Amino acid sequence: MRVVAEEEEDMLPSTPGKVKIERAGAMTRQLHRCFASTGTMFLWALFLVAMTATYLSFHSFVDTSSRYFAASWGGLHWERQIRASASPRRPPGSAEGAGLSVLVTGAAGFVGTHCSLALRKRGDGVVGIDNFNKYYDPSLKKARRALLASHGVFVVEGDINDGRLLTKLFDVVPFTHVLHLAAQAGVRYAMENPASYVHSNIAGLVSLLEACKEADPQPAVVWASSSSVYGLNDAVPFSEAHRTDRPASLYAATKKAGEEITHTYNHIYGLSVTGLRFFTVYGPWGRPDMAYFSFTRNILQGKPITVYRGRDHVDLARDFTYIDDIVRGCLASLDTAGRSTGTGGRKRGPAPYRIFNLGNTAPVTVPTLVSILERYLRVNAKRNVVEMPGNGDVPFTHANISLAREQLGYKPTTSLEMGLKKFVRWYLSYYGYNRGTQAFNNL
Ligand SMILES: O=C(O)[C@H]1O[C@H](OP(=O)(O)OP(=O)(O)OC[C@H]2O[C@@H](n3ccc(=O)[nH]c3=O)[C@H](O)[C@@H]2O)[C@H](O)[C@@H](O)[C@H]1O
Repeated sequence: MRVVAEEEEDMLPSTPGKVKIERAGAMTRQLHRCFASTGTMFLWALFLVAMTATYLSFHSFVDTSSRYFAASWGGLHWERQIRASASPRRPPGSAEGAGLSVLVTGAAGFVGTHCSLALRKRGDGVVGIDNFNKYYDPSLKKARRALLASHGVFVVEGDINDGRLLTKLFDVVPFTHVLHLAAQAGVRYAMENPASYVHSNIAGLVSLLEACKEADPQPAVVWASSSSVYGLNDAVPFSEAHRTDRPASLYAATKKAGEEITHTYNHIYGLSVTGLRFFTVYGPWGRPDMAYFSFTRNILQGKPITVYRGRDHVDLARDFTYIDDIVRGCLASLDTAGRSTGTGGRKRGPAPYRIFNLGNTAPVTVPTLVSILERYLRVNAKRNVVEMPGNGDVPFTHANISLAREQLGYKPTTSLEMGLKKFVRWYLSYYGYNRGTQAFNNL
């Protein structure tokens, strides 16, 4: 405090008469300084504006050119690949007609790969799109892409949220059908990463439907809903007429929302829509996050597996459905879809809106699934049985498939025993696990 007081005293003039003159002089000096500093500031400001402008234009140049160079799509060569892949190759005069030209979303996924191959094998044109996200091992997705490429199916690396890419694809090819399988799957992961479900299953779906509605001709859309929409429904077997307004997980809620969203596009724009409620699909090239797959891996590695159990010690059960049966259901849905009626985003008349269960109609408990795997793998599982946590799971699923049988000729033929045998054979050949070779030889 004392120091400040002494400094204040030093600033006071010694005689009062000098004050005005000295003040005037000081003011002039300050004015000079002020003008000088304003000039400098002005120069500095000019310099900064110039620097910012240079930076921004350079940045936008770098951004544009890096986007151009990094883009995984576009260009004449790319368009040629798309057209070749999309061209049907059915023999002329074939009983099945001229062939479809199908855009398969999620083509490097489990169901997407199998459906794309099946379509290609019967002579339809197929173009895939997949974002190769890291929800599970992307190397498996890349291996599936290589398999597709070896059969002449081209998969574009891109996201269904990219409207420009979708528009471009429809500009290049007048797809007759879209098989929409891209989604954020998995019931329990929805608690970890809810936003990814909204991104893919809601925003991505709308982005895709927007492109479909604008396309001329509009394609017919067949897409993957889920058995999980039945949620807390306890009337069995689950029929399409049952309640689906009580989902047990965010995953289920986004699939249910998808059914409502597709309905509006059918109603307003005349898009032909078929929603397929898949029941726990399994098989070769499957999804590593699913129980049958992760159980197999852990059993072979001698690691424990967690088996959930329902209330009152009741085992959980699923209507496990083998991939080949699902593929037949998907292809039959494409073949019977009926045309979209709109053009240029305008509806010309009513278009079909359908929903089907695609299940196996033979639920099996999770402990039984484990026992079958133990037998094929010739290794006893280290079972850790715990009460089902409140994570979105439902205690059981069981499909009524009368509607699909009647309208699609859908008839599942693969028991869980048979399907798991094929899965284990594939798993051991793909991963080449030594300890499993013994089991492989016994299949
Ligand atoms: O039909 C569908 O619509 C869904 O099917 C599939 O879901 P789910 O039927 O839940 O299959 P999945 O995870 O294999 O669990 C199977 C059973 O094992 C139990 N389970 C699971 C994991 C575990 O560690 N322990 C366990 O007991 C578990 O409690 C359950 O009882 C798809 O993943 C989903 O994307 C969606 O398509």
